[in-house]
Amino acid sequence: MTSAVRFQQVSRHFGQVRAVDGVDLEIAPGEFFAMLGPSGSGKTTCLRLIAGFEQPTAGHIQIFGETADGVPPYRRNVNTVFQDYALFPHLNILDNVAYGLMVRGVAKAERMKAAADALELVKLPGYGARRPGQLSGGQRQRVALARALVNKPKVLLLDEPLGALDLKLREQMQEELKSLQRALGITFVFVTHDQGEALSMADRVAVFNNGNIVQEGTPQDIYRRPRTRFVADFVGSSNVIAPDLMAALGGQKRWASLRPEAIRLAGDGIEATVEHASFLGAATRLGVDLRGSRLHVMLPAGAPVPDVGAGIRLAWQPADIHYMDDAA
Ligand SMILES: Nc1ncnc2c1ncn2[C@@H]1O[C@H](COP(=O)(O)OP(=O)(O)OP(=O)(O)O)[C@@H](O)[C@H]1O
Repeated sequence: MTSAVRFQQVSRHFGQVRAVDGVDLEIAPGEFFAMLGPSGSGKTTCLRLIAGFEQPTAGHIQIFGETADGVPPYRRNVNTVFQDYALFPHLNILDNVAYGLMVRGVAKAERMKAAADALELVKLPGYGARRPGQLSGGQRQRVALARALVNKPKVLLLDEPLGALDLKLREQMQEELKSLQRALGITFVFVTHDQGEALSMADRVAVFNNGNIVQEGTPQDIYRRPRTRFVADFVGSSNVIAPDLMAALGGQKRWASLRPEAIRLAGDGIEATVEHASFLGAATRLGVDLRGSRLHVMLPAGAPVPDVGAGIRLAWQPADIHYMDDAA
């Protein structure tokens, strides 16, 4: 099958800065693909390479089987939704949404109809006459989305599109984006540094560090089987256990990860001391000291919560220990 987006050993260096460094990547048609990583890890540069705002210093990019080498952004069938929305303040909403069609010379009646349909799609029918300044942040975000979707792109690029929204609106938009993507069947490539957002929305996640993809897989894979300490630390609230402690606990002398919800309190378990307890609503998270290392334990709602300072005993299934590469 032809990939929607394909990177072959793609690099983008800025002088000494290796923003993207030899990345191989395949994104399937219709996939919701998240690029996740800390600030400066190269995600946005990858997105700009797909959009055509940057050119690779080495390697090749294909979009739906066709080379993107030398192809300008407006001929790529790709649209971008930016974090700051980039709406024109002096144009009303309908004209903002219709802008791309106007530039392409689509007749007025046709582009107004298409813009109205796109506003309907993002649940803003009837807002066409307003200016961007008369909308809330969440509504502006939807307009930015409508403005990209009206061009019927084959690939939609989203650069931290929910970053400016408060938590509740963010969660609501996450669900809406996901259902919209499913309904339209467009390939979405989404950049975020928010682990929860990537894991909850994406079909597949690529974790970036230092201009490279350090792991790629389904959200479940990435969460349950982080390949390296970096991924375990960055992606999850997973416990990272050092080789010496693993050996002392009877395991292999290697770095391992263990999810907080896989640990339970058990009378015959390993001794630890409660140092901290946070009530999270649906669960309680304990910070415990186990032979000098801090681990987190997630207790389900309703389970008895031990006092801070109390001695407890911890147990887990051997299969829940996940060994990782030594590389950080
Ligand atoms: N035009 C440029 N000139 C020089 N360096 C650049 C340029 N664009 C990006 N960089 C550098 O490349 C690296 C990767 O940047 P990039 O924006 O891709 O990271 P990111 O993972 O998207 O980060 P963030 O989450 O902060 O947006 C950074 O070190 C950045 O400073």
